[in-house]
Amino acid sequence: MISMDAVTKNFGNFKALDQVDLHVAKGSVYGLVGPNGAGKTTLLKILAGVYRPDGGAVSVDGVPVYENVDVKQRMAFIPDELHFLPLATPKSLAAFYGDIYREFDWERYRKIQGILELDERQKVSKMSKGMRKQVSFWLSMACRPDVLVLDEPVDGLDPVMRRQIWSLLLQDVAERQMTVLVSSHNLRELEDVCDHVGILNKGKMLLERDLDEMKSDIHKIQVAYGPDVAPGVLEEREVSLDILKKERSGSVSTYIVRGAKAEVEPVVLSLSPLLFEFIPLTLEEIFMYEIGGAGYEVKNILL
Ligand SMILES: Nc1ncnc2c1ncn2[C@@H]1O[C@H](COP(=O)(O)OP(=O)(O)OP(=O)(O)O)[C@@H](O)[C@H]1O
Repeated sequence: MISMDAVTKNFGNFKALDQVDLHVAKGSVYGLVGPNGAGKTTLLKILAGVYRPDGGAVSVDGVPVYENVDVKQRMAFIPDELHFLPLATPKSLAAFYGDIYREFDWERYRKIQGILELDERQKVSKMSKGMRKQVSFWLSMACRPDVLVLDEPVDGLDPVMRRQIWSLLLQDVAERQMTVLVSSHNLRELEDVCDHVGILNKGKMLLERDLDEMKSDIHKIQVAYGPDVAPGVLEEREVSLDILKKERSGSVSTYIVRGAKAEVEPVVLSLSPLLFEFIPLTLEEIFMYEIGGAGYEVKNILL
C-alpha cells in the first residue's frame, strides 16, 4: 500500500534521510520509532507530500504521491505541530474539507462530535492544545481517509481521550482497512496498537519488522544454576548463544539473548538450571537494544 524506496532528503549539506525503505501493508498500523532527530517527521512529511524527496520513490498503491491530488484525496496527515487560521472553527474547517475531500462524511462528523463534545462554533485558536488535537482527529476521521499519517498523535491528549481516539481509529482499520503510519515516542502505547514497527536511526532505517516476529527474536531470561555447574562449562555453553547483555544478582543471572526461543531453551536446559524463566520484552526494551547496538548511548536502562 505505502511504499518508500531508497528515499533520501538533504537539508543543505545535512542528510536527514539516507536511502530509506519503508513498506506498509493495507489495513496495517505501522509504528515508526527512533531517537530525537532520527528523521521521522521528515519522512512523514515526504509521504504526505509536504517535502519533495531528493532521491528515491514514494507511492501509495503504486502511484507516486508528490503533487498528486488523487492520491492526497485518500490521505490525511496530522502533524506534530498544528496550525489553524485565527478565525477557523471546527464547522468552518469541516465545510472547507467537505469541499476538498470527496469522501467527507457529515454523518461521521456529527457522530464524532457527540463523542468529543466540542463546540463546533468555537474558534480553534482559543482552544487548549489537547482540544486542538481532538479537532484535527475529528476532521481527519470525517474525511474517511484510506491512509492516515500521524506524527506524535496523542501528545497533549488526556488518557481517556487517548483511548477514545485510538478506539475510533482502530474501528476504521478493522471495518474498512484504513492504513495507519504513526510516529511516536510513546512505545508503550504503540505496542498496543501496531502490528509492524520500523526503527529509524540517524536518517537510516535500522529495521522493519512484524512486531510479533520482532518479539520472538529477542528474549530476556533469568537463570540460576546449581553449585555443581562449573563456571567454565557455563561460559562454554553461552558462547553458542547470542547474548546482548548479562547481569548477575546473587545466584540469579539475567540475560538478553537474540534468537528463537527454540534455539535458546535447549542450551540453557542442558545445564539443568534450578531456575529458568523467559520474561517478555517490551517494545521499549527492544528499541533500547536495537538502537544500543547501533551505537546510541543507552546505559543500563534495561535491567
Ligand atoms: N527544515 C529543516 N531544515 C534543516 N534541517 C532540518 C529541517 N527539518 C529537519 N531538519 C533536521 O533533520 C533531522 C531530522 O529531523 P526530524 O524532525 O525529521 O527528526 P525526528 O525524528 O522527527 O525527531 P523528533 O523525535 O525530535 O521529533 C534533524 O537533525 C533536524 O535538525
